[in-house]
Parts: sequence; C-alpha cells; structure tokens
Amino acid sequence: MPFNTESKPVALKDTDLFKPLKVGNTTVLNRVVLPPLTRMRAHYPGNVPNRDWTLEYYDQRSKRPGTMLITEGVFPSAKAGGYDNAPGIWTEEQMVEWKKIFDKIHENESFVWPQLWVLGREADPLSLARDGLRYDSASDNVWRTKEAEEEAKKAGIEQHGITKDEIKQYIKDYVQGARNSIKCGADGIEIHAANGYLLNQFLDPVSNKRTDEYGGSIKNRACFTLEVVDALVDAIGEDKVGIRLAPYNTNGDMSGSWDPTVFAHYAYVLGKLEKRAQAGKRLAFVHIFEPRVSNPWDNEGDGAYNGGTTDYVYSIWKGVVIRTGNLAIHPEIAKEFLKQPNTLLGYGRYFISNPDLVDRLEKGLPLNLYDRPRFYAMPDKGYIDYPTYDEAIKMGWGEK
Ligand SMILES: C=C(C)c1ccc(C)c(O)c1
Repeated sequence: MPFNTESKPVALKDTDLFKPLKVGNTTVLNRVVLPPLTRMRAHYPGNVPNRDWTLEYYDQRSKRPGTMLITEGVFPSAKAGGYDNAPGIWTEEQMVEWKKIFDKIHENESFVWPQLWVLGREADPLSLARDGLRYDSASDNVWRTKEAEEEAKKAGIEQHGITKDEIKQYIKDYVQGARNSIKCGADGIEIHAANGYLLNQFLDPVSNKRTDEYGGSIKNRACFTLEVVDALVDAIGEDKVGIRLAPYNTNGDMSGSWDPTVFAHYAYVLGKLEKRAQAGKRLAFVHIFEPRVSNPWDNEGDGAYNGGTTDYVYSIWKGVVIRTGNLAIHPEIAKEFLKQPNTLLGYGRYFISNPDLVDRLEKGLPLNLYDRPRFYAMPDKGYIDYPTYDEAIKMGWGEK
C-alpha cells in the first residue's frame, strides 16, 4: 500500500501532542493514543488473542516510549460476546496471552488499557444461539433493522430485554473483567459505552423502551452506565477507569443526530462523572468519538455530521479527554483540539497502517494508506506487515 498523498503531513512536534500528561497513575510522554480497534483475529473457539500475531501487532504500536494504547474491545464474559474472532479476558487461556502482550507494551515503556466490551443486540445471534446464550439488549425485540430481526428469528433466538438481576450480573462481569485486566498487568480499563453496544442501547431511547428504573427518562437510561462506573471504581480505583462515549454515533442503529434530545444524555452522564470527580473520584479519562465519524463503518470522510461538535464536553468534564475521529488527515483540526488542556488524540485507522505513527506525526512524515478490506480479516496481511517509514522508503514507497 503506498503513502496517502491526499493530505499534506504537518509536523506536530512543537504542539502539546508531545508534552507529557498524567493519565490516571501513568504519565504519557506523547498524547497520541491507539484507540480501540477491533481486528477480528482472535482464535475460535476460545476467543483467545491470536498467539501468532497479536503480540507483534501491539509491540509494533507501543515502541515509542510513553504512548497510551487502548486495546481492541475485549469481552469480560462469554455472554458479553457474540463475535467468534474477537478476544475475551474471562478465561485463564485468554489471560495468559494478554499478560504476554501487556508485559511487552510495558517493556516498551508504554501503557495499556483494555476496552471492556459487551455487545448486546450488536452480537451475532447465530453465534449466541449456537452457544446457548441469550440475545440481550435493553428491551425485548426492539430490533436494529428488519434484517437483524429476520436473522435472529432464523437462528431461533428472541432479543431479550435483560432483567434487573441480569443487569447486576453484567456489572459483576465488568468487575471481573477489570480485575482480570489488572491481574494481567494493565494500567487500567476503558468502559465501552459507545458505538451501539449494550450500555449505549440503554442510554439511547431508540433502543431502550423500558418502564422500570433503567428506562423512561435520561436519568434512568444512564443508570446502568453509572452503576458500571461506580462498581469498577470500587473494584480497581477511579484512576484505573476510563469511559468511551459517542454522542453522535449511528453505528448499531443508534439515534446519533436524528434525535436532538439524545445529546442531553451525554451531558447528563458527563455531569454525573464530574460530580463524582468533585467528590474525589475522578476517572482517568473520558474518551469521545467525534461527529466527523458518525459511524466507524463509514469510509474516510463519509458520514461526517457537521451539525454539532463535542466541544461542550469541556464545559462539563474537567478531567482528561481523549478525542478520536479522522484526525490523521486533518492535522489542522488536531492542532485546534490540542489548544484545550488535558487533551489526548486517538488515531485509529492510520495507527493500523502506521506502526510508527507517533514518529510520523512528530516529524510530519507521509502516512501509509490502510487496506480496509483487511481491517477485520483473519490473515496476518494487513495486520503486522505494515512498514515503518524507513522500511517503506527502502521498499521504494514514495518514489514517483
Ligand atoms: C463499528 C465498528 C467497526 C466497531 C467495531 C468494534 C468496536 C469495539 C467498536 O467500538 C466499533
């Protein structure tokens, strides 16, 4: 894959992107973050991180000392999952592989935060039915799409609005996942409350039709997410807990910008997180998906929502903010974001194709294009074979 020639690289070495920042118990030496990037290369059965390639993949992207990596989504339990080739962190077999990976990242003097991911109605109903697991969400049979309904019914599985006891069991799963992550050496964890997965399904009125204390109002729809936050803070400490939110997300058929009342949910959650912070329990970070990427499935530049921003986050949350969304080819926006204090920048797709992205952003070097069809495919091609800049030049990339 050649270099991206559409956007002119800009050296960011003189910006705050290369100033240290305290994040929980860590101090990053640059503010570039590898955000959660699902790659679908875990072994099935077992949801075990790929023993042949995944250590290399994270080693390559943590070489620059002091870099923060958030892992791809990991399931804290079997019922949290429903994708055969995504990894978990609930069995000994999975934890053995993660410990090797986390040790390697620390050997490179970088930091690692697994993302705890519960799919809900985003799961593959066929996998769940095969494994005798429920197809869970906030409400019974509030289907993402007609096709999803047909797919589930063909698999003979109904979509189940989880009970209050089942909510409490999921909270225990998150706690166990967090404890396992710390046991494997992680610096903390990120709660995935974005992109249409279970916690987002509770937050969003389009999927949450409950009439109990977990539905029917902004406060009630935020309750599950905040209970997970509190349980994890109790279990591993606030400085080891971060959370990802995507106010404009449409992935998983969430409201995104369709419903103007949806943003109030995020202002409410942020406000409750800030009140907890002011009471002495400040989370390590809040990670925000920018409206420039309203759906991660969209191709670069497609699907941008230009009718709003996430700047309001700073009016409410006074802690560390990670902002992710199509920044690699918009250095001018990155520089604008960096004017806000306590801000780190997540670079997703171009960190896939540039293992040495931090160096390239510092120096303003051209970026390897990425091979999108291989984002979520099994082979090692398009995973650990992207060259560093020096390797690419030796291979003749960039020559006219
Ligand atoms: C929409 C996509 C591709 C996606 C995949 C996995 C995760 C954890 C996510 O947040 C988003």
